[in-house]
Amino acid sequence: MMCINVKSEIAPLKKVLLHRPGKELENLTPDTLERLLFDDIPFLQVAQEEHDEFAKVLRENNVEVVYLEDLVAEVLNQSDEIRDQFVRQWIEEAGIATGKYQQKIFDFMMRYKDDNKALVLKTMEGIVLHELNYDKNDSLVDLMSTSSKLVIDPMPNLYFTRDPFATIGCGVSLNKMYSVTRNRETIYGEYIFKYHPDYKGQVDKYFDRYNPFHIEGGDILNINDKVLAIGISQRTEADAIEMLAKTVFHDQKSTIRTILAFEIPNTRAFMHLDTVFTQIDYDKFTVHPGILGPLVVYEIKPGKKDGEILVTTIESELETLLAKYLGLEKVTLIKCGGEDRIAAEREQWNDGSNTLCIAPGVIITYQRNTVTNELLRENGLKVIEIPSAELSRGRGGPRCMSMPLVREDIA
Ligand SMILES: NC(=[NH2+])NCCC[C@H](N)C(=O)O
Repeated sequence: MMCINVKSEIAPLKKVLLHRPGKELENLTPDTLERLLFDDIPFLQVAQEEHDEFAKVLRENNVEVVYLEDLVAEVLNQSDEIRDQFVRQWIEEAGIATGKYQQKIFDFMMRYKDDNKALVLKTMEGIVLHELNYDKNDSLVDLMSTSSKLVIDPMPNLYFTRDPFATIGCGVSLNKMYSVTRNRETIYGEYIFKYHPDYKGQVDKYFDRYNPFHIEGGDILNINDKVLAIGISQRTEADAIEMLAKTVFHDQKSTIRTILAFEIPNTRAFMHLDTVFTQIDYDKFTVHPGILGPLVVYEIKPGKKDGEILVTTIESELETLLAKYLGLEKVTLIKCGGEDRIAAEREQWNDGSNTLCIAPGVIITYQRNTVTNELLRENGLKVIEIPSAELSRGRGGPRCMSMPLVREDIA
């Protein structure tokens, strides 16, 4: 089996990447919430307990769980040069512009040099000015904005491992993110795919974090080995989808021949396609009723010449369209919140349609979305609930909190 193999949303999940939320959440303050894309400050201890429960449920279902922080530490363990280069890149991308301050922070980080996992966690957590033991006459204080005591911002969204890179077949899209705060998260993926012994030289890259247009993993859905669905959303630009389509179609190893681009409303509640739409069984999907009316879908196919694409607008109901591309007679769309508009909006806000499918018909959901969970059970799904009081404050559910590395192939 390849080190990366994800050709559907539903085939039995074998290996998944998570990040256990850490002290980066404790560096959130009311003033930074909006910029750092949070709506509230989670209670870290409980968020970690909930997240451990998520990992436990995955392991109980025969899924191998690997953590982002461990993979990156394994990369850094390989040589001091890689470690130093990583730390310097992280400092630069955090916006520390002058040589003097770059060196000061580099020296500070070297206190973790004998424990690369601690070093990686510290890069995620960020640095508060008082930690640097600064001298009052030093100009560091001037350099930093007075409104914030953070010298380097935390990366609180890292537990949403779905977004910074996305697995497509046996390759990855290493994403350029929509926001400044999340763009730094893709450094970890860059190092894993460049240097980690399990991945280096083995994974085709379909998109690069240095590309000019943004795209995020929450918008990328593997329908099957031939069809990919991508949201055109707040987070993903049409230009990025074109770039990705050209590299995917050009890649000899990729079997993808169609990309369906779903235009979804550009709002925070619907930030990614997977917040309104996920596949949960061979012929079943959860959807947020809010997207059912105005949805426009484009079909992208390889053009006659290499590097060309052909695009057409598809006018058909979502059900008919999905059935056609899946080669089925019919599919069932299960509405988040059912027919109750308020329940639909409330539960979509708490990621009621952001389910992680770990085998056909077996899904992990947030416990708090009681109306949707009940409906899913009535439709014959096996629903495994996880606690979610704190995790949900980051506006992402079980699908957002996981990046599948290996799934079985669909029979
Ligand atoms: N795949 C997803 N839906 N991810 C949700 C990410 C939530 C995160 N707070 C953000 O705004 O980016």
